[in-house]
Amino acid sequence: MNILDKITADKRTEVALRKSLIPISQLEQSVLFERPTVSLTEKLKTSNTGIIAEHKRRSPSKSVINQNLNVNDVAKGYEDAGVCGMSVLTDGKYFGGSLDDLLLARASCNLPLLRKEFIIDEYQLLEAKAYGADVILLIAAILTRDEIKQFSEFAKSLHLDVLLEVHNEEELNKSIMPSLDMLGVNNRNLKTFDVSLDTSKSLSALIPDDFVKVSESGISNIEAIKSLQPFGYQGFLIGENFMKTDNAGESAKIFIEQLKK
Ligand SMILES: O=P(O)(O)OC[C@@H](O)[C@@H](O)c1c[nH]c2ccccc12
Repeated sequence: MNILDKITADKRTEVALRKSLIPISQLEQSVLFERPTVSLTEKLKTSNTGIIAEHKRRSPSKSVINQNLNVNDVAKGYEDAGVCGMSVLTDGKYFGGSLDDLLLARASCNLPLLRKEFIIDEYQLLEAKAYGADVILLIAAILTRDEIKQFSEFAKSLHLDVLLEVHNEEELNKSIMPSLDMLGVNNRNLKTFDVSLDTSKSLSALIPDDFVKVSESGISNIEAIKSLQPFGYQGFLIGENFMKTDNAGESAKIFIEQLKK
């Protein structure tokens, strides 16, 4: 079993337990359920930097990245730095995150927030909304076309933006549909952890222009962004490069200042 299958199998067990613990009616009572969401897609369209900065403590590929930062400070720091949006890993077992991280980020900033999660059930979209997200991630590698359609349409009904993530042509062809807002190309293969920006470059021409293109993972310098922009990318998802430092917000700030020059 590859790691992605393992994560997905564990996620099914986890979601079944969560459902038994907190009924949907309770999620819908969250005050955040009434909150007007902010569109990351629209922000990226008009931004000249396009940085989406991530909160990530650890990952299966790198184990520990940074366990010492506090999510409130990171969210405020990213907002001060002028990022377009923040991604918050909510998976506990493999990434050391939680829905409480999302809630604390929501309490600390007004940025559009992406719930970075392995979504396999509509229930997780209601959780995303109840804990303050504006955007959800759907990973083509773990979903059928019918599931992508069902989950993205349900997300839209909750006024959440949808970022669909692909890693190859087959996943892309399976996924294109009008209920998606952004197409993300993950430069990291989630099955082998190999990283190459060429993945974004080679898939870009196959992504229809009606979607905002986002390049994800392995971006560690300004040159990488400059090399991706000519391929039509307007969003850049960066985690480790900021999170591995003592002050993620400050690192993002310096990065964005350099990018603007
Ligand atoms: O830390 P990096 O290499 O900058 O990557 C960030 C982000 O792209 C990565 O965390 C990610 C992209 N897609 C995912 C899906 C699940 C978990 C994590 C991810």
